[in-house]
Amino acid sequence: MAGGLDELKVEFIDQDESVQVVADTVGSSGEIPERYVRAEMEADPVINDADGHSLPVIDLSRLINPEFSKEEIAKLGSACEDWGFFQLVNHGVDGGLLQQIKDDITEFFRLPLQEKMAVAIPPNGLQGFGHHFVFSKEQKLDWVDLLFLSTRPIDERNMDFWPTNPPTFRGSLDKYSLEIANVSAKLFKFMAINLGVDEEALLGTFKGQPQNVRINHYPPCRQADKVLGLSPHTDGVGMTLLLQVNDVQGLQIRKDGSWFAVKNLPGALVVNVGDVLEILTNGKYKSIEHRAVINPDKERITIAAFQSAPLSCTVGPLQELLMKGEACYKTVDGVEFTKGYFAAKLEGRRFLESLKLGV
Ligand SMILES: O=C(O)CCC(=O)C(=O)O
Ligand SMILES: [Fe+2]
Repeated sequence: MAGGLDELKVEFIDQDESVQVVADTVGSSGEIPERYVRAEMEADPVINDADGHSLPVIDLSRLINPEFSKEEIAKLGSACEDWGFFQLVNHGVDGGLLQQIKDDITEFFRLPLQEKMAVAIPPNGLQGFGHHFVFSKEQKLDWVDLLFLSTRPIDERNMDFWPTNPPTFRGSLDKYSLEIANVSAKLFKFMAINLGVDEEALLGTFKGQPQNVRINHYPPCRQADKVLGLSPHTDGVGMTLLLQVNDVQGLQIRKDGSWFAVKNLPGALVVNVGDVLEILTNGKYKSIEHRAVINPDKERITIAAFQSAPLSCTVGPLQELLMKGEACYKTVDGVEFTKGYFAAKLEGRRFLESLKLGV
């Protein structure tokens, strides 16, 4: 059996139903089951990103080019401080590979439920097809089915949960995972330069580049304003790189007290700072709350690749950044951090706030 995540037992319970099946039933009856109805959806104002350029756009080809690097690194730093999110363009991931993984994932979710259940998440497990963060039979549920897999390091993969249908799925995820790990290593390096710490400081923390992917399938819902695809949360990782599999929008991020609807530029990856990076940078970079909303007519599919800290590492503010000030967060080990994150019920920034010192 693979190590890493499989050793972490979580207290999720079985949701007992696929949201796709619920969506199909609602489609004919019009009744949304009470467990999916979210009152908060009506109250929250949403700001739209009209042209996709309000959210900072970072160009990886400029980061790499000595002529523009300095300027682009400064932009990257501001994006991580002011927004905690940015769109990454010219990231260099092969277009053919992107198309292949998109096709494979779409095909997987189109399979009959029984076939998807071949890789179902087992009791107290994390990997596989199913749901996360369900703790009780009473709580509200997210309008999403997911496939969660540990992708790196390679020797910690548990292939029992990797779909064999479509037959190209495993190969494309393997290649995609490597490409994303390489992009994130470059970003960590430029972030280190921006922070004024050793170039290897962040890469050292994310040693071995642990990576998990959460592939989200949000079925359409005619009463989309009553349900929520993914509850407000922060990501308990270093950095997340999100690929939109189809061109349906739905990601919203917390900005100055409102929800800001991200307009994903074609071909761009949406990158966000996770809790671990906020802690390492002693709060300089921000891990921002985000959520996913549902489209009334179209399914939406995304792949979030999480670049995590290894369970064996220590999560705390980087010593080099503390020369001038006090640590604002507790230092905890990777296991304690990850267990705490998964126990915190995906409630906004609650877990991260609990690690803050002096508040
Ligand atoms: O699907 C999205 O837009 C957001 C996904 C996400 O935030 C996550 O999987 O953590
Ligand atoms: Fe997320």
